[in-house]
Amino acid sequence: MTTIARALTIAGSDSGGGAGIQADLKTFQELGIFGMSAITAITAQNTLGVQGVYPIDPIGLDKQITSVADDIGIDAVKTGMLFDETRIRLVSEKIRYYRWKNVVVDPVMIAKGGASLLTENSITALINELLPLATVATPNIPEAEAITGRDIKTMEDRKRAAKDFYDMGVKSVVIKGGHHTEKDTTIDLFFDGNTFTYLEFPKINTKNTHGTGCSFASAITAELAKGNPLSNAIQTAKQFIHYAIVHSLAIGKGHGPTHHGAYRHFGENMNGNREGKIWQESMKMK
Ligand SMILES: Nc1ncnc2c1ncn2[C@@H]1O[C@H](COP(=O)(O)OP(=O)(O)O)[C@@H](O)[C@H]1O
Ligand SMILES: Cc1ncc(COP(=O)(O)O)c(N)n1
Repeated sequence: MTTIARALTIAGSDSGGGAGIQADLKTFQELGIFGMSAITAITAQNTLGVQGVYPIDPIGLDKQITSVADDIGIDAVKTGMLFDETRIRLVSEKIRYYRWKNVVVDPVMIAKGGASLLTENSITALINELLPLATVATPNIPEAEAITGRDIKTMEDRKRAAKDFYDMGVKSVVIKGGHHTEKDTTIDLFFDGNTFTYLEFPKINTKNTHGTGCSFASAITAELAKGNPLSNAIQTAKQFIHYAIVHSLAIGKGHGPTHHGAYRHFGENMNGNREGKIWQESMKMK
């Protein structure tokens, strides 16, 4: 008998295959775990943007989660696009009911092309209901700004925002650096309440970054599902997304997707953190 780690993604469907549920399931498969899905909304989407958003009835969302949780079982869960307050509350209730421990919350708000994937009045429910259940939250910089109400320009701002998340009851946070303007590198900042971990990797000059955030969060989820410690899960996810962006796919007329198979195909001979620098600093702030 083969046993396998199982993970559930609760997110939106991206018909273009680069982000959302599709990116999550591809990532789970590549990292060797069994993936399941509960779809919150269907998007008509491609590399040029989002052409339509069609939310799934909350009863249908509830049933999808119950069906897989009651039968198959879940070692880790990831949330992505949740669309609105009703679905945030429903998903939070399910996480509490099943007492899931490995919970990765990617607080998806806006697609790269600017389309809104979360209604504006949902942030309070996200902060009060869902974020306190997260093992780790993975906001990008605009999402971290919306949640903390802080302008994030410098690394010091980012550290303060990370601490704000912790003070809101979020166990740990990775503030992703893809939107920042460091010239040659991107720095993701991980904070667990005690230590800041910086993951500094070369910036890749490409427009094909559709789905980077979803894939990064689902790679963390896959590693947690296998029982790996959070800091290792984050480092593996960083390597995974790095290779996926290096080998990203120039398909479609706009922002192409990342290559989920790249880590397996090309990352095999890598040697530890060869591609990036990872360092730590214990918490002290001005
Ligand atoms: N051009 C890039 N070069 C290297 N890494 C990138 C690049 N763009 C994004 N990343 C990485 O991809 C992951 C997702 O980041 P980000 O783009 O900030 O999130 P989101 O997709 O949620 O907006 C992070 O690990 C980030 O550092
Ligand atoms: C259904 C869905 N969910 C999430 C994203 C965000 O994608 P990204 O990872 O590029 O921020 C998206 N474009 N579509």
